[in-house]
Amino acid sequence: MVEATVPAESDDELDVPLDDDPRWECGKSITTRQMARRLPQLLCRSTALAWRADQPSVIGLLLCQVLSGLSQAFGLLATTGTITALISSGRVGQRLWAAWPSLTVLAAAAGLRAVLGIAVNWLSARLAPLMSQEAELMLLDAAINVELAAYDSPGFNDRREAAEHGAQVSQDLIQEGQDLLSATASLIAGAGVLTALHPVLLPLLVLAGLPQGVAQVRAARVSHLAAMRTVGHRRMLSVLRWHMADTHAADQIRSGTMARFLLGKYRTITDRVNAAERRAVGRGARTALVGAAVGGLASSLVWAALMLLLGTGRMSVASAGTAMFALRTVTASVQSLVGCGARLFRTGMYLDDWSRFLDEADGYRLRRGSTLPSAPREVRADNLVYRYEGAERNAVDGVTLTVRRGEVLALVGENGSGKTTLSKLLTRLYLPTSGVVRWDGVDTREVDPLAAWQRVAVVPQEYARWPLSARQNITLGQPVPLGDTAVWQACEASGAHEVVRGLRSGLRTLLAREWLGGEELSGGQWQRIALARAFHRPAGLLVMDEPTAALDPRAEHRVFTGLRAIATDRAVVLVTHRLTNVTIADRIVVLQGGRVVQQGTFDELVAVPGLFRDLWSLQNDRGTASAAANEVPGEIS
Ligand SMILES: Nc1ncnc2c1ncn2[C@@H]1O[C@H](COP(=O)(O)OP(=O)(O)OP(=O)(O)O)[C@@H](O)[C@H]1O
Repeated sequence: MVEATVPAESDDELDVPLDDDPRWECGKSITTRQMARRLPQLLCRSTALAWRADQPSVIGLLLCQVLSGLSQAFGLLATTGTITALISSGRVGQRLWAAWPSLTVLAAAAGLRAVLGIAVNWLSARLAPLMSQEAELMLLDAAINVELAAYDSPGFNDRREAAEHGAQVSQDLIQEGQDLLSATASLIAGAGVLTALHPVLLPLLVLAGLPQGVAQVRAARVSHLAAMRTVGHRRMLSVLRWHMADTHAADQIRSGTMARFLLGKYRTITDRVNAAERRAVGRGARTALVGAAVGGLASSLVWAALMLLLGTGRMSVASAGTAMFALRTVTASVQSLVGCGARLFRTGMYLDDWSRFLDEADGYRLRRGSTLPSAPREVRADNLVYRYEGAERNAVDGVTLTVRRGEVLALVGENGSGKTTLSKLLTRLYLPTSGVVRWDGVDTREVDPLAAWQRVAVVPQEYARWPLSARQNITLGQPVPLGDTAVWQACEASGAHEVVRGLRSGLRTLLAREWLGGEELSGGQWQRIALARAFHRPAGLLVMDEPTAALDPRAEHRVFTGLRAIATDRAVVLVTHRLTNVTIADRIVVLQGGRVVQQGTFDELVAVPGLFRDLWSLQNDRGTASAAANEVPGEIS
């Protein structure tokens, strides 16, 4: 059995009680009034969503609803006609004869409503999944086209997660909208009859429905707030689930004997989420109870009013009989309207998360210039500054440098000195907080981003291992004008040709063992594929961030001896901690705290005191360091 205990340590920010956690303020801020104000916009967006998903079904559903409402109204009128005819004076035969036309209308209306009900179900079942799919695609499109910096914005991922839930529940809108429409139709039909019988009955009945309506809307809001407050925790749970189930960490979980710890942590977070949800459910139930009690009292007032009207002779017995029928219909409609309204309100709040995320993502959407660049001959950075959103200091702080085609520029510095951030600025993945990056004299803000990235090749520190074929892992799904010849050339330069030749189906092999026919590569083999990816791209700027960390010496040697040839028609920026590799660079820029503290050739930099020489000495000091470590204090020879 799994034990629920977590080790005594408590160094976790997730230990903050949910209600006190300022990160979920966005959820707390949605009030019923704000929601009501946003409702028209939300309705427009939902209708547009349904319209985008399947126009014929939307038209069909609306038609069915109108017809269904009409048939309900006719049915009720026919009920009144039937009752009036049946309880009128005269012989039974005469009364039945008088009721006959109303009965026919009643039966026809019931039959029509049954058929329309089936049509509505069929159309809803067609439309609902398409709506969710459309909402999800809109979300993915929004997320994939934002500036990279958006992901560094605090809470962005939580809001995206909440929006995903909104996209999933968007399909509920159909059923809830249908229920609301049919409840409204039967309310209007019943209300017409009731008002005709006595004008005081309808307002009384609507008043009776109000307390329950308010209570249910409040309960829906409480439940939504609980979901919002736990969104970060639930995202953490899904990340933990992925780590625990996926093969990539399976060995580390075992060798690190982490199973118990991870399960305990999972359980702790789940408990916290459940507790928050239980609290919300409790509060919702209490609110509903109060609403039901007040509503029940108000309903008895309506019945009392009916009795009073009957008792004081203001209403005939026949009318009172009809009124009872109409009251039951209208009461059911009001209750159903209140229930659907509350459900719709709750779905609306989730959909609002989706809608708000689309707006937020739109604010971050890649909107830069439209100049179409050619592969840059010169990349120049002037006084570049970059600060991550919410950070207290600049990650890159006033950097000026130039790299030209045919050159290899190395960026060197200790962990966190800003090398990766700077390379992302040079490739325009980030826009500088201040300063400017120019490609051949053109400010990169004016350049079309997608066109520019086609001129860039990047080997990041953590490269994606796409569950695609070897060929697609190298071409990244881009057009391949030179066919496999170019793919193989890139493979030769990175050493990936040896890997691909060893695969069962060569370039066609799926690089994911979990799927049928797939094969798995080693870490170094994957890095060769990642390098081939970059070499294959017809780029003017090649950025390589620790490109050979996982390669064996032979493969690393191949890459660095071939780099000069690769640099003939590219500007190369190399980020590395292996200082022996930077001997190949034409220039080395040394960063510290985001600033350039030294630059020059390898020979120049090792010749002078400074950070580079310190790092170089430390890297060549393994023997001495281990000897020192083994030394026993006091035994210096
Ligand atoms: N997404 C991010 N959000 C906030 N701060 C970040 C982010 N990425 C990096 N930083 C911060 O920016 C600074 C520079 O990081 P960067 O990754 O550029 O350093 P680096 O020199 O490449 O480090 P390393 O040698 O470890 O790869 C660090 O202080 C880091 O904490």
